[in-house]
Order: sequence, then structure tokens, then C-alpha cells
Amino acid sequence: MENSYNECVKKSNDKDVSLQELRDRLAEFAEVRGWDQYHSPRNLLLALVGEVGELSEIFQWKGEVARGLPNWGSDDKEHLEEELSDVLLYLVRLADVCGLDLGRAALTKIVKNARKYPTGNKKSPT
Ligand SMILES: Nc1ccn([C@H]2C[C@H](O)[C@@H](COP(=O)(O)OP(=O)(O)OP(=O)(O)O)O2)c(=O)n1
Repeated sequence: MENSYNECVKKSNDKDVSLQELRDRLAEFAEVRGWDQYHSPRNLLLALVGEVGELSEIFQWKGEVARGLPNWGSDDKEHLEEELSDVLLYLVRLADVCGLDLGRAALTKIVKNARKYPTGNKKSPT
């Protein structure tokens, strides 16, 4: 187990991690634990929202935070990495159990966003 974890971390240092890889690893993670039955769209959505709450708590009451987090310690940054990952992982899993290709959908959405917000307008849309 520890070996496969280390192998996974080592591999991820060598290349970009794809959404497909995350999707497949999450599917395997759920299957070998017999958790597939619990990974319904609704359950995953609730789990995702819970993790967004945990992510929000990290920023709660801190006031504005500078980009790059120059004043944060390594423990706080690691905590942030973990909560961001939980959000990403539940999102990827949710898209998968809904039968959607999240990477393709996100690229398509970027194209739609670019059409909706043409370049040359520096003002924020809101
Ligand atoms: N039924 C489950 C439970 C967990 N996970 C995975 C996805 C998340 O990445 C992580 C979430 O685990 P926890 O529920 O233990 O949440 P935290 O890691 O945030 O722990 P805590 O809430 O104690 O801070 O585990 C999963 O896929 N399916």
C-alpha cells in the first residue's frame, strides 16, 4: 500500500497528472473498498460541498490573502493542498459517475466563456 502510494507520488512528480488518471484511480479506490454503492451522484455532491466548506474554513477570518501565500507556513500550505485535492477528487468522481467527460466539458466551457467575454474589455463582468 505504502509502496503504491510512493510510486504514485513519484510518478506524479515526473509528468502532468491528467483528469483521466484521477478518474481511474478514484474508480479503483472505490471499487476495492466496496464503496461504489455509496458513490451516487447525490452523495458525491454532498461530499463535495462538505469539502468546499472545509476549504473555506482555511480562509475564514484571515482577511485578504496575498497571491502565492508568502506568509503561510508549510503546514498551512499542505492543509490547503489537501482540501483543494478533496474538492477536485469529489468533483472528478461526480462527473465520472454521471458519465461525463469533465476535461472535454471544461475545455468547451472555456471556449464558450471566451465568446461571451471577448478580449479588449478590461472591466470585470460583474
Ligand atoms: N466514501 C468516501 C470517503 C472518502 N473518499 C475520499 C475522497 C476524499 O479525497 C477523501 C475524503 O476523506 P474524509 O471524508 O476522511 O475527509 P478528510 O480527508 O477531509 O478528513 P477530515 O474530514 O477528517 O478532515 O477520501 C471517498 O472517495 N469516498
